[in-house]
Amino acid sequence: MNRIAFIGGGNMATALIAGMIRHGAQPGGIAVSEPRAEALQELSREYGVATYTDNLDAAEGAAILVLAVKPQMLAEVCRNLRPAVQKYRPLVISIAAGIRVHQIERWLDAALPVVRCMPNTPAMVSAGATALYANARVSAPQRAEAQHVLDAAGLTVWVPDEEQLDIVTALSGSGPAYFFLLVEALENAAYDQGLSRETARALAAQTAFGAGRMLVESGESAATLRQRVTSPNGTTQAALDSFRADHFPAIVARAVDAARRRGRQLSEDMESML
Ligand SMILES: NC(=O)C1=CN([C@@H]2O[C@H](COP(=O)(O)OP(=O)(O)OC[C@H]3O[C@@H](n4cnc5c(N)ncnc54)[C@H](O)[C@@H]3O)[C@@H](O)[C@H]2O)C=CC1
Ligand SMILES: O=C(O)[C@@H]1CCC=N1
Repeated sequence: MNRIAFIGGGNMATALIAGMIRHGAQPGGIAVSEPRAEALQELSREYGVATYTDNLDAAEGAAILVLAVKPQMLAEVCRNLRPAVQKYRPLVISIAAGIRVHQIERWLDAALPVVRCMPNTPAMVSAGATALYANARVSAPQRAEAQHVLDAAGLTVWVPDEEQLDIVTALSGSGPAYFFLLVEALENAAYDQGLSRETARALAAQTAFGAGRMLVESGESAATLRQRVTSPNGTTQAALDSFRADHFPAIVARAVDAARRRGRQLSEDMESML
């Protein structure tokens, strides 16, 4: 694999680097730049990657540049990277939520191959889900290289239309938080009804893990698996009836739409940045 530089060494960059190393990438071929000294020390100690405080130093000679800073930082970060991208013309991979390819190209002031993707935090345990979108300048080998980086984090899918990445962000990008919220609520409900905190937490987490594994490994739909738990007039039926009476599907649909619209807004908020 060609030299790859991560700009920003936070949660997602660390998850992606961990996945790459687990999948046999050479630490010497990975550079990270990040202003937080303790994060750099951790990345160097844990994974043996080359660390920098200056983004241009990390990007020096990189064939792949992964933009892993917050969306609000991206314009400034790209502008500062101009000398390196114009010299080395790397494949740019952005993981920033919302920010469009044309904005990245404008801020880098270069017509480059750009892959935008949306991973998620389960990448930390190689169980991530990532959708990718490539602009027309991305060659077939570069597409394969981008996919290789994200494959190390878990499942990958390509989407044909950049707009779909906002839906992906609302589904799988933010999605882990929705499941964590449900587990928190389940844990609290069981605790309120008399289980110890420890027992409620362990059972709620293992139930989420078991349900997730069944969904991925059984090849059956969520609806089929749900029906198999639900004995007629049994306990599950009582809970599902209560969820439906409280309009659970509509609650979820509204939340997903709010996340999708926020992705669009993040991009529009940054549109004035030259
Ligand atoms: N956390 C998540 O679940 C997901 C996040 N994303 C996207 O990934 C990107 C990063 O998110 P996280 O890793 O969660 O955030 P984070 O805050 O953990 O990481 C961002 C890192 O960038 C560093 N940074 C700040 N200014 C910088 C600069 N000028 N140059 C270089 N590094 C700088 C920060 O110190 C921080 O460590 C965001 O754009 C987000 O939209 C995408 C998918 C999922
Ligand atoms: O909340 C966010 O904006 C990022 C993008 C997807 C997950 N976390």
